[in-house]
Amino acid sequence: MRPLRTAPLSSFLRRFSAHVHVHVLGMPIRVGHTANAGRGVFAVRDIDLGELIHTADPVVAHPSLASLHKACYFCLKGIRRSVSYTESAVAASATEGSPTFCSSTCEESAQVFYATEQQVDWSEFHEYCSNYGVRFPLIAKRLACMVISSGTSPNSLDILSHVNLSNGIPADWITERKLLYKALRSKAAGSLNLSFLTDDWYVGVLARLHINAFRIERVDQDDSEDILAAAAASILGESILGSAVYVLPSMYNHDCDPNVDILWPDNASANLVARRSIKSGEELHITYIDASMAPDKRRSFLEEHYGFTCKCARCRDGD
Ligand SMILES: C[S@@+](CC[C@H](N)C(=O)[O-])C[C@H]1O[C@@H](n2cnc3c(N)ncnc32)[C@H](O)[C@@H]1O
Repeated sequence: MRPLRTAPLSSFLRRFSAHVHVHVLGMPIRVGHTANAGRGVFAVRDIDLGELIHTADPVVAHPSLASLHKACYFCLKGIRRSVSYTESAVAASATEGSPTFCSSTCEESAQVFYATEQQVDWSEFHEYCSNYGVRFPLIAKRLACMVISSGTSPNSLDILSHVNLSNGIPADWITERKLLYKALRSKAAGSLNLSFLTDDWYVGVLARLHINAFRIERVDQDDSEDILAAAAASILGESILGSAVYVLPSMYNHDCDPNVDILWPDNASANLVARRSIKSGEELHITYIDASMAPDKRRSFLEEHYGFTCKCARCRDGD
């Protein structure tokens, strides 16, 4: 995964902010308007079955609290003894409770948030996330640390669509913002610039994470682990390495019979791969949910979590 950089992303975002019809350089896709689902991604040439359409690095990613010693704290690569860059460093950090990195490159790249993060006592904030089983505040925390370290702009997620808040702002979000502010404010030197960390900022971030954050699961394709054990880990949520949010993958709309898969073969860097051959001009879709669920389950999940009623061919046919 490439180190996080702001310049290319911000120029990309500027191009998006006007009316979208953006050909993404070097990729066989463009972002354009759809008839009834806002922006979407379209093929600009025929795409072959199995073709790697593009890769995408996250704007921000965070391991789950349960994965702090199983995933790289920067790139979310699953850590096994064989891939750790220093056995002793990994073992020491696991016992001391500090995060683990898979390589010195990731450790250096992480300074964009870690230099700030390390100065702060996160115990109360992490306890809240752990008690309530919430993952988005962790991403918001990392984003805040990146903003403080000038590693990204406070507006870096503004381009993404957000949940409809017409029924009001969840009280939890205000509590979380206060906890985040309190943790950062309590830093011994007390010198961090937190002027961006308002309720509005936090609510804007959470409203986007709810629609756009991806859950990243460990893929154990090439080792000899028992397949049943891996399936059990998936059901129990133990295979979840963390969450990440991207710009371009967030432009893909949903279909219960998608033509594109989003995969994480190595770390939080995503691969968008054609599930079948796609004609030039066709819209590309991924699935946001487990598409093997029954139609009524898919419908209620999409309505509750994403705020739309799916009208894809499968849903129309009640399949
Ligand atoms: C991750 S965003 C996808 C990009 C989005 N269309 C945009 O303009 O930014 C998810 C949102 O897109 C819309 N969307 C995605 N798939 C849809 C579908 N099958 N039918 C209707 N709306 C959809 C919903 O508003 C959903 O909350």
